[in-house]
Amino acid sequence: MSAYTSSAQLFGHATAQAPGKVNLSLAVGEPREDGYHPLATLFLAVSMVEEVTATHRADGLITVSISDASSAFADPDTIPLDETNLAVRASRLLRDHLGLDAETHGVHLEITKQVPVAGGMGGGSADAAAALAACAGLWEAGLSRDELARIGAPLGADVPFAVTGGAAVGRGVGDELTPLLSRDPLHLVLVPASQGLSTPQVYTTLDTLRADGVLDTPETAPDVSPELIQALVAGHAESVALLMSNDLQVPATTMVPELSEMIEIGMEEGALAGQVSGSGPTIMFVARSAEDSMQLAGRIQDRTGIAAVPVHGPYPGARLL
Ligand SMILES: C[C@](O)(CO)[C@H](O)COP(=O)(O)OP(=O)(O)OC[C@H]1O[C@@H](n2ccc(N)nc2=O)[C@H](O)[C@@H]1O
Ligand SMILES: Nc1ncnc2c1ncn2[C@@H]1O[C@H](COP(=O)(O)OP(=O)(O)OP(=O)(O)O)[C@@H](O)[C@H]1O
Repeated sequence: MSAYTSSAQLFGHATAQAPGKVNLSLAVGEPREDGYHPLATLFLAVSMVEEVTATHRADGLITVSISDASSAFADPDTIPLDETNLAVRASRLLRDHLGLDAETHGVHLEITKQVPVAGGMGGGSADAAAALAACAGLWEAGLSRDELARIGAPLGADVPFAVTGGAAVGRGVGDELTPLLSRDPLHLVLVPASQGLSTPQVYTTLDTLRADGVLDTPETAPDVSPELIQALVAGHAESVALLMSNDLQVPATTMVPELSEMIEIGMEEGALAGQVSGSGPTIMFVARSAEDSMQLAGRIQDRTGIAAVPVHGPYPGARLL
C-alpha cells in the first residue's frame, strides 16, 4: 500500500447526498422538434435528500439496491434496479469519462430514498447526482461540481441542478443554470401523493390543453419574474407566495383533480400559497417561518391523514459525507 493511499481506496466505499428540488416558478414554451419543451424556472433545492453509498466491486459490475425505501412516498417498487436506473447510468457515465477499466472498476450503489418517486421533485435526478458524487469520491476523480453537472446532464434535465443545489434560475430545458444567493431560508411544507405522475404525460397534457384552447399558448419566450427572484433572495416568504407560478399546475390538476382539493385544504390551514412542484403530484405550501411550517404540516396531517413534511431551502447540492 502506498503512503498516498486515500481513505476511499482504503475502505472501498464513499457516501454522498443530493437534494430534491421544487420549482418556485416554471414557465414552459412550445415543444421543440426533439419533444423537449424550452423552459425558464426558479429552482430551489430543499432539505429532503437522497443518499448513495458507492462500494467498490472488483468484478466490474455496477449494481444497485434501495434501502429504507419506506420513507419514500409513492411506490418505490416502480424504480428499476437494472442498468436503466439513473444512479447506475450516472456511475457508468463517470467511469467512461474517467477512462477507468470496466473489468475492474465496478461498484455497488446503495440508495436511501427520501424524495417521492415520480413526485415532481427530481428524485431520480438526485439519485444520479449523489451517485456521481459518491463515485467521484471513490475513484478520486478530482472533478469540480460544474464538471460533474456537465457529465450528468444527458441523464435528465434536472440532474445538473441536483449537482449544484442551492437556488438557481434554470433555462434551456432546465439544465442551463444561473446560481443565486439568498439571505434567509424559505420554509415549505411538502405533501406527497400516493401515486406518481409521469413527467412526459404532464407535458403532453399541457400541449393538448393549449392546442384545444383551454390554456393560452404563450406568445413570448418563457422567463422567470425578476420580482420573484428578488423576493427569494431577500427571504421574503409573503412575496414569494404572491409571485409563484407553474405552467404544469393545470395539466397536473386536470390529470389528478384531488390535487386542487389538497391545495384548498393547505390554504384553509394557513399556508401563504400552494402549488404543485414541477410536474407534480407533490404539493408545496409556503410557510411564514420554521415554526409555522411545522405547525402547518401538523394541521394538514391531522386533517387529511397524509404525512406532510416541513422542509427548507436553499439546500446544498451533491456532496460527499
Ligand atoms: C418538470 C421538471 O422537473 C421541472 O424542473 C423537469 O422539466 C423534468 O425534468 P426531468 O424529469 O429530469 O426530465 P427528463 O428525464 O430529462 O425528461 C423526461 C421527459 O419529460 C419531458 N420534458 C422534460 C423536460 C423538458 N424541458 N421538456 C419536456 O418535454 C420529455 O417528454 C422528456 O422525455
Ligand atoms: N434511481 C431512480 N430513482 C427514481 N426513479 C428512477 C431511478 N432510476 C430510474 N427512474 C425512473 O425515473 C422515473 C421518474 O422518477 P423521479 O422520481 O425522478 O420522478 P420525478 O421526481 O417526477 O422527476 P422530475 O421532477 O425530474 O420530473 C421513475 O418512474 C423511474 O421509472
